[in-house]
Amino acid sequence: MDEADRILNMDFEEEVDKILKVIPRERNTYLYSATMTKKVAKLQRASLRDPVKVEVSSKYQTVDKLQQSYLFIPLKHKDVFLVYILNELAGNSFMVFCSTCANTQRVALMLRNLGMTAIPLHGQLSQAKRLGALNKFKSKNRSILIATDVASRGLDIPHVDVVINLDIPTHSKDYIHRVGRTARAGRSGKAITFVSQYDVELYQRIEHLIGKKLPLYKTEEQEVMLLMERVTEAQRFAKLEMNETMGRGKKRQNKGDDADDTEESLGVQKKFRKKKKY
Ligand SMILES: Nc1ncnc2c1ncn2[C@@H]1O[C@H](COP(=O)(O)OP(=O)(O)OP(=O)(O)O)[C@@H](O)[C@H]1O
Repeated sequence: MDEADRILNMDFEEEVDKILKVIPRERNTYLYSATMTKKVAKLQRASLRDPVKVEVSSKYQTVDKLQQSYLFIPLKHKDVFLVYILNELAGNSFMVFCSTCANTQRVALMLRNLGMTAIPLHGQLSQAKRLGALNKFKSKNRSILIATDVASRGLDIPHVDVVINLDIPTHSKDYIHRVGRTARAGRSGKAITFVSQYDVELYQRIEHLIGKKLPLYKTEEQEVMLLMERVTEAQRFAKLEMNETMGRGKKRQNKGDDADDTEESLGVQKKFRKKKKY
């Protein structure tokens, strides 16, 4: 079981039970994770006999070539700081993590309104669309992947240079997995975590978990604020597009079709751009 601590969570109860029923009782079971659980109740679900534990480290560690930092900003300024950093580090490949499917979609739309090649990946997209998004990012057709924690584990995309935690992970172990999407196999990478006035406790838990105090990511606030007007405009269009897409999604769901994604809602975007002229 890869990412075993996650798979042994009760939200996968049905699937794991189904699999355990059909595989041989006599077997070797290997459990892997960067954040293996110590909870006996969870491990019991894997029906282990004479278990042996092998660990690289007894504490949760991130790799040395990963440059980690944080940004302490008011919640309302998250988007404008994101745009500033994406501009500042342009030319790199980014994974930006959000806490909800809706925010993932919104941020992707906003960035696209600013001319950036962003693509969303979240659990409300069909498997085909998730794979499509992933392939576009993998083939460097898109340089910014905006994702929920559906992309925080297991993805091996060597060219990811920067991981941005736009929304701080609520489970601090997810931090380890998210930032592990960069600086893989000896490469270097950056991880920047946005901390708002509401996230201080969660952030302290992360620092405690990794056993490190991280430096502040330095920004020129005056320069950041110069972007405010453009970002506000892009946010406004993103909101309109979201409303429009949700309306269409509902109509489609009634017809039994898939929910829409950002790529398709570009048509809506064009429509708004046309309207803007009048
Ligand atoms: N011994 C090795 N030498 C060089 N490269 C390696 C070696 N082992 C693995 N790699 C490469 O490192 C990358 C990461 O490997 P892999 O995806 O197996 O890691 P992982 O521990 O499962 O990561 P995670 O669970 O965080 O997704 C892959 O591209 C793989 O080809």
